[in-house]
Amino acid sequence: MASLMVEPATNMLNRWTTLISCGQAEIDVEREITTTAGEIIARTSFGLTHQNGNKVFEKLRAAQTTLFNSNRYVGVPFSKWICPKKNLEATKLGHEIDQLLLSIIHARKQSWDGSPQKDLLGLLMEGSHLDGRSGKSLTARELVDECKTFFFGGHETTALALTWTLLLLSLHPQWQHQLREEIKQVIGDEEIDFTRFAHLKKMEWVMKEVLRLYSPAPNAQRQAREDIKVDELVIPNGTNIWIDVVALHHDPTIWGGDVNEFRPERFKEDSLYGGCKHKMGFLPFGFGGRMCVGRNLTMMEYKVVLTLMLRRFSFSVSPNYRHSPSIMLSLRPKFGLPLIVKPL
Ligand code: HEM
Repeated sequence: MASLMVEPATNMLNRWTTLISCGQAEIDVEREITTTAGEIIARTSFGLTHQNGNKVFEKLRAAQTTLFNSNRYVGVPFSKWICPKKNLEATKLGHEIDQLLLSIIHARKQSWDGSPQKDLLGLLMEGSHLDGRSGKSLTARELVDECKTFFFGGHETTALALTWTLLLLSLHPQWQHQLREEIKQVIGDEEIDFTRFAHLKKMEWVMKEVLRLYSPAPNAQRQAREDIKVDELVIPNGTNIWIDVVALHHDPTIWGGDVNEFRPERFKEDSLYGGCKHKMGFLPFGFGGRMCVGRNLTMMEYKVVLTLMLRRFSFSVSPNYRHSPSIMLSLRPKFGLPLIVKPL
């Protein structure tokens, strides 16, 4: 899978080189990274590239933008009547995407020779062909739904983790320097060797600290399955609960007085909890049985893209940047992230 990530990321960086050599002083890295992460997830999920899947790709992006605008009411009773026009638009796009994905699945089924393509759809289809062994088979409809879940769950979140990382590394050039040194020692200037990724320890601390300070998934949802008593408060059975992950990650009573500081080394000392006093205080990927299934894929993509970026460019904050993290389903920089990007 990792090799599917290198090409889109390299294309993005080549584009940056062209923009810079044409005299562009700053780049909105949020927009750039989101587009690239979309391409990566479309490749890893259903083998789409811009060449063979432009139409699906554009529709997936359009659906995502529409969903941003209408989905802030998720869990609110009768929410689909609050933005009926947007809802209708999202439903229509959803049907169009389904049709396009079904035609891709159909084409794959036609050319099926028993050796799956190395993407999620290929693996799921292989699973479906093991009908007799597993006793379960995914229908084409279920295959489409799985691919869409991965696209929407894995695209924006990973892009935002990388985006907030570039902001924090721009504000803390000493960490930018330290990561570049680590990349030099572990990977060098060679083609990326994924088997060495486990040695990028500082990069992992930085990622976790970024996910703590600017958690792309700012809340997790649960429903009470019985009456729950918390001190004197009773939460009735059936209540929808939004767990405020941003508040948890910024609570000085469990993190200490330096809670708002960027200190990746807190994860050196305690790689799981970053020194948090409460074992449920660090939840960037949720918890329990519904914990994010894409967390390892994200870690891989994060390392691939950040390694490629830091080997070629240095980053500093543009005077045009306006700091305004806002929750639009995920936690995003409201006005994008313009950075001054310089080739090394
Ligand atoms: C930095 C990147 C990511 C973050 C912060 C993130 C965060 C989360 C969170 C908070 C949840 C809910 C967990 C819960 O309710 O306990 C979740 C679920 C999920 N994520 Fe991610 N995610 C990321 C990347 C990805 C990627 C790359 C994929 C797929 C390619 C993915 C696929 C999913 C899926 C399918 C679920 C639903 C799991 C279930 O309900 O069983 N995520 N993620």
